[in-house]
Amino acid sequence: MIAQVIVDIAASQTDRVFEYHIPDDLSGVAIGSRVVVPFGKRKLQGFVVGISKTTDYDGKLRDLLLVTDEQPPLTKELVELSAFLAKAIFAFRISILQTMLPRVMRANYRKILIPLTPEAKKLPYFQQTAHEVDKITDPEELKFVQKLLKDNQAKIEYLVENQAKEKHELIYLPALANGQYQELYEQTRKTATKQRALLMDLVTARNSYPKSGSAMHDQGFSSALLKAAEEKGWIKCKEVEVYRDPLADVASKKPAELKLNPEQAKALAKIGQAISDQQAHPFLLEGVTGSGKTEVYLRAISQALSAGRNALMLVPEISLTPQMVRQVRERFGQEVAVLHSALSDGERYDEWRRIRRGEARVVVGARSAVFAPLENIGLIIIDEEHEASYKQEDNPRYHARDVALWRAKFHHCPLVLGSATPSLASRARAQKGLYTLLRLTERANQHPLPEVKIIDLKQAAFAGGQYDLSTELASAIQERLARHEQVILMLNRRGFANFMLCRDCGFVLQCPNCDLSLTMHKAAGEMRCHYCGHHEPIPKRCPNCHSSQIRFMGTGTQKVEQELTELFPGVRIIRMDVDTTRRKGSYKRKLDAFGRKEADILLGTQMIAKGLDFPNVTLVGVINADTGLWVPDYNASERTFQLLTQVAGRAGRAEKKGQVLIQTYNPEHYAIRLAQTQDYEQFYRYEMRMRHAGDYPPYYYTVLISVAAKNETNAAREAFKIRRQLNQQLHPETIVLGPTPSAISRLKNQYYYQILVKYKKEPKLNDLLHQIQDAGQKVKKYGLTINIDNEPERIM
Ligand SMILES: Nc1ncnc2c1ncn2[C@@H]1O[C@H](COP(=O)(O)OP(=O)(O)OP(=O)(O)O)[C@@H](O)[C@H]1O
Ligand SMILES: [Zn+2]
Ligand SMILES: [Zn+2]
Repeated sequence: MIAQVIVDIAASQTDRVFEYHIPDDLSGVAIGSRVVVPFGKRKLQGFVVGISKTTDYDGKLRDLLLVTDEQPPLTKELVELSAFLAKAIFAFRISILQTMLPRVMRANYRKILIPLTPEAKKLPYFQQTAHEVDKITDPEELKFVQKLLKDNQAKIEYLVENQAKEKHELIYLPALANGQYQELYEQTRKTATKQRALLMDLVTARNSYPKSGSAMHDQGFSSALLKAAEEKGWIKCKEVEVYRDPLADVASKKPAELKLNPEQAKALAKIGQAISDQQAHPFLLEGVTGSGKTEVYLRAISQALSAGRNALMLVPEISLTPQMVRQVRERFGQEVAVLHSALSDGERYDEWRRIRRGEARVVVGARSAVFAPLENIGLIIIDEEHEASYKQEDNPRYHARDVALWRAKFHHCPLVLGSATPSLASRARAQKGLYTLLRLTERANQHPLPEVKIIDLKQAAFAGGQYDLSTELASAIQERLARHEQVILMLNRRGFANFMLCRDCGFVLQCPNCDLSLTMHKAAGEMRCHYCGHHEPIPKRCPNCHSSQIRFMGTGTQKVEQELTELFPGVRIIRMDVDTTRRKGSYKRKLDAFGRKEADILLGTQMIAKGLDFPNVTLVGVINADTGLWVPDYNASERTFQLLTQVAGRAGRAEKKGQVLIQTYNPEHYAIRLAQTQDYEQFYRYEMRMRHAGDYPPYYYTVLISVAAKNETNAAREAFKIRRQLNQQLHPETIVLGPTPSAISRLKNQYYYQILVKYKKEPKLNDLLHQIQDAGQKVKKYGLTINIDNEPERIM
């Protein structure tokens, strides 16, 4: 038998199947197995993606060396998915296979120097520990080693190490029948109190065995006592694997008996029908903030489980929504596994294995959990489906939503995309009937949406010297402090510090061709459009009103925190940004503290906008709504609208009425006006018109091709060559923009040029791009790298 293997080198020359003979003692190998294979004179980790009886290869195939795991880590489904994705997103298949698995399952390679001849073996050099060739830095030593190798005195042994480690624990079980313990108890001296206590425990608490070593110790049974008991044949001791459980502290809870409102009930019925009919149908659940989408998800999961199937639920970077994870765990207990980046490697590996072994039936996780090795899936949910974080920014550049669509088809199960502010792409698909639109138009508990007020910063008076807080926002905060209610303040960090804004008239400098803001390149002294390549000098005065009060936008949470403490002495603030939440678990700790009312104000970046449900929050303030509006991306308005609507939704979720104040220099902008009324549907219609007029998605599909090189001319030349190729082979209606230097045109001393292709129908494009990519790999020796991003979230 022959195994088809994808080996662990991400390069175009090795991005294909290699064949190996399966020796008799490894006949347990299966599709999805992780293996070690010889490759040249090295050894590599690989994955079996196919098994066949015959081969076209004339020579003698080499043998597989090892099958790493008892159970193949990848299911057949995932192997198939990897083939599909590799083609769709221009990634190496090995990169995708590795993305599907926990990081610890990547191999660790070591090159060890081994003496060959008897003389060499006697050398003092080999009397010490093993020498790792790659770690030798001393030039003298290197010379010495090279000579040994040249003279065949030593050789290099290649090791492929499995980094995945299981955690083990001792457990104790009774070895005798109940009656025998009774007898032993009576025979044992009264003074041997510990022994008698153990025997008594074995009689009276027999049902609680097997017990872990730590449980025994907690009961006062020492290791010495247990050892003696084992020797006497009273008990047996076994080493078993234990899971590291990231949610060990969450207790199961009976769900509160909520009666679904009619809209929720209707949505659930539709989804439930698709679960029982095993229909691979996507739903878009568009529900205003606080409309009870979570309850619909949880009940749908329940239905899938009752139907004997499993459920997969994605949430945006989970550590950011601890409240959601808790709820799922409370409802479904031990059947829930979580996967996200804040887990330790060990926890992640264990959760992953519980899923692979079929011990977890509900998986909640962030983006990469879309590859969870869950079988028999009956429902997939993506919460906050509009979130950009569902798209991976570097290779392999997959979008979790597209992967979920593929898996839903494979398993014949519904996919539920939920959001208060769906992505335009999904909403447009619902419009076309590709997805079924389900709407929740009111808050579940009948409380009104909060009242939103816009503060025009061009007219406003400022409370402090920093120009961050208007007097109106400051006095609203003061009121809440006096009433012991809580405040959430958000500082928008998107598009930070690099566009021009006039403080007098609110003008933002934009590209004359693209209606996108220009980005400042200080070093070059230029404002540039990253879409079409337009550039002009950095202005000294406002081009609109000639005021000299222009600013290059940017402010930080620390600065705002300082201003708050000056204005409200004694105020308790919890600050959340990338700096204060870097440590593991600190995000959750801070939120918990805020929930316990240990602070008056939660001040943070967009990371606080989503999913939080704090009943005592009655005021939400947005310090700067504008910054996100002018980032040079076609979806800047969409992102701004989503962010403002989401953050507004954090106010007044319980009994107390909520208020939202949005500070902006652009009160007339439609994204801000419509966020004020929290009217997603109207925003959708308006934004679709804008996209149509500008030939942007979802009216067009997009692909971004970027070329990087150490030498700027080489990058540009290759980019222009690609553009010519595209122009020759694509339809005339297809729009090819660029090449233009990327926003960060130089990164780690590489220059970047990019081309954007916008098309409606180009059946040949995927193949053409694969050709371009392969050709690009051949010129890699000139230091060129070509990256292709299908449906980029950012085109900066
Ligand atoms: N049928 C119901 N009756 C009463 N209360 C409900 C009902 N359904 C949900 N709720 C409550 O309404 C609140 C908001 O629900 P939930 O957090 O699910 O909203 P959501 O739609 O996910 O909001 P967001 O998009 O803002 O995260 C929760 O406290 C939830 O317990
Ligand atoms: Zn432009
Ligand atoms: Zn101006």
